[in-house]
Amino acid sequence: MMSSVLKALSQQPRRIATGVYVRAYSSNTEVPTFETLAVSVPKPNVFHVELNRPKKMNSFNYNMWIELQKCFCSLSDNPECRVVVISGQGKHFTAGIDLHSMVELSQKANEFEDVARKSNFMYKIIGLYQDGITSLERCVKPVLAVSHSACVGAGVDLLTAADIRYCTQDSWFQVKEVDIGLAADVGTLQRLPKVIGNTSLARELCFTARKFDAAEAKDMGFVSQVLADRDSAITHALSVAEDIAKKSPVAVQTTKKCLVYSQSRTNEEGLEHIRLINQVMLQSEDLSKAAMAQAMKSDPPEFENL
Ligand SMILES: CCC/C=C/C=C/C(=O)SCCNC(=O)CCNC(=O)[C@H](O)C(C)(C)COP(=O)(O)OP(=O)(O)OC[C@H]1O[C@@H](n2cnc3c(N)ncnc32)[C@H](O)[C@@H]1OP(=O)(O)O
Repeated sequence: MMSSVLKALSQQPRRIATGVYVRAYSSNTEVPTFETLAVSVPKPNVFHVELNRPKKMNSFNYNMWIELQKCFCSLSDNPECRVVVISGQGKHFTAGIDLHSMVELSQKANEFEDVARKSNFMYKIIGLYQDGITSLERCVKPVLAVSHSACVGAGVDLLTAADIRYCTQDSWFQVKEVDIGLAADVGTLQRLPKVIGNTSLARELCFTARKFDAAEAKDMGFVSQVLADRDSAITHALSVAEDIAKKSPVAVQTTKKCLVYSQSRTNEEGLEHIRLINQVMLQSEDLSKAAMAQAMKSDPPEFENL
């Protein structure tokens, strides 16, 4: 009796206190902890990262930009993690950059009198913020994003860096940056045209900052699927994540690396890249295990973590 209770408890997704690593799901799964992000392990090898500033509409303050980078870097390195789902707690997915922290930032920059020092400060900050978003793309594990209700400004940057996007029926999106007097600088301008494969529409959305809803997002290919509400969207994303997590991590991670590498390079460069990786990876036990199971029509094999 006691052992089944302990087993059930060990399989509960765990909420995490700030600043320490705790164990979750199984005895050897470690989960990083943050102030602005809640990380849990709801299914084997599937990590769930939630934007966790619901009272501030999950707006991105300085800490959130930094923690995003730390979180995805750590999940990328964590062999227990094979797939990541990211969503937001509370009323909206995110209201974009925290406008109060943006004012504080420009006040800090103004402490420098000289234009070169001021610019150098801003250059470093923009780099840190870019790293927060790009960490989703640099993470070698697939990242599935779930957006609900509002996704504004930096939220769109974040979604474009994810591998797969889902949203709820009540979702709307806005490349809001021009409306607050700036050119988007953390990824939307680079990634959105490629994500939707339509430069005319991408430019329209970026120049006008007009809102687009779930139906339009689906129509333009920004999201793969529209789900009824946040819970069903997260359930769906976790189920897709669970399927991916059962596959060979060698195959899945190499596929992500190759897709990301190839998105801004010629086919020739992309083909050489995968050729160099696969001259090694085709020798992995994963290939023989998976190919044998396919050939024998037997159950899919289990793979070692990578
Ligand atoms: C180097 C820079 C790199 C990055 C650049 C990124 C740029 C961007 O992200 S541009 C976009 C900036 N965001 C916005 O302009 C959004 C502003 N907010 C809204 O439009 C609405 O609040 C929203 C549609 C998100 C939600 O509307 P709702 O009616 O549901 O709630 P509100 O009553 O408006 O807001 C509730 C409280 O949240 C505060 N709040 C909302 N957004 C932000 C924000 N971005 N930053 C800080 N605080 C925010 C809002 O003031 C309310 O607070 P309170 O009055 O204290 O209850």
